[in-house]
Amino acid sequence: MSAEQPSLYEWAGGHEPLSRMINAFYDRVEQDELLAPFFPGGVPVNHRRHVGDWWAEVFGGPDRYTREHGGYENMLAHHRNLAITAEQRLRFATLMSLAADDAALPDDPEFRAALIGYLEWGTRIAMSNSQPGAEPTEHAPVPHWGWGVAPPFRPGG
Ligand code: HEM
Repeated sequence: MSAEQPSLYEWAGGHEPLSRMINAFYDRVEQDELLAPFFPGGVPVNHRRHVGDWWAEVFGGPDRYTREHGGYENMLAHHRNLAITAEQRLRFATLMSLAADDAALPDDPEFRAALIGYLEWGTRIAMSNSQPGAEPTEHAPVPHWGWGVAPPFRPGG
């Protein structure tokens, strides 16, 4: 962990806790009447792994999604024409927030504010890009998310 400010990935505890959150999230999705229809037959292990790699990279971990899974362009291609509704977006964000608790991710307000900030941002972009006729940014790096306005609370630090 860097002496100055840890990445969100480091603060979360690395890849394993983030994978736990993603798995808990998709377990909930499979039971959800608004989101399960996106994944007929359930959410495959590979999809769970890829999305876990995406979150890890966004939070400052290894750049595996860029190197092995096609980067931003592949993520964008998966969302095109899904026609995500506002209600589905909110449910997605709500289930991920619950999944962060399921997975016992750090629950300090600063970390959770950063996580929810990314979730709100990402789901709104995904919804917009998923509309038929949308003209999203075609090429971009995988985003990197940080602590935002609230740096990590470290007593005495
Ligand atoms: C923070 C917001 C989001 C992130 C980070 C995210 C991330 C991703 C990534 C990385 C993939 C591609 C996985 C792969 O490479 O195999 C993907 C696919 C997918 N996403 Fe999202 N997503 C977000 C929001 C949403 C929302 C709001 C919905 C729907 C309500 C959604 C539905 C889907 C579906 C259905 C696929 C799979 C499509 C297919 O297999 O053809 N995503 N997502």
